[in-house]
Amino acid sequence: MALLNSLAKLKNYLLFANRTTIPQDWDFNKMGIGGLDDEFSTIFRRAFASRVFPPDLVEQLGMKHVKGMLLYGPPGTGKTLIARQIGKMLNAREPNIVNGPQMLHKYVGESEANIKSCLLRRKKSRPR
Ligand SMILES: Nc1ncnc2c1ncn2[C@@H]1O[C@H](COP(=O)(O)OP(=O)(O)OP(=O)(O)O)[C@@H](O)[C@H]1O
Repeated sequence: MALLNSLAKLKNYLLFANRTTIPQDWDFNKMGIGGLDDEFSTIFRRAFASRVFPPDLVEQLGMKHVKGMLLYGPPGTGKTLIARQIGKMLNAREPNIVNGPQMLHKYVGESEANIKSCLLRRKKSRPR
């Protein structure tokens, strides 16, 4: 019975989440972003949709929130812009933007070590 109730709740929330993939009051053009509606829509659907559910339902269903994302694509196509604007929309801390070549090292394993230390630094500076 509890499971049926959870599923009924989930169905309602999914309908809600589906209707509000991109929050209606965010105007990307006003934010100086053009042509990335599909990308933002995918990000909200895949990374933020679970956040619209109440915490008790999330726990009951064993859902895990997405805690990070990797943006990839050709240079100059708006990856940094997306990261910064999502940070602003969510009133989050400024994202830590690093350039790929900054991470690369001539010795085997050192590039991976650079990435690890960059992530650890960020994790340590996260407010608790
Ligand atoms: N869709 C867009 N709308 C408006 N400006 C954009 C868009 N895409 C990129 N720009 C602008 O182009 C410039 C480069 O974009 P950005 O730095 O976000 O690209 P990137 O994908 O992170 O590049 P790289 O891979 O080289 O780091 C920035 O000034 C950014 O504001």
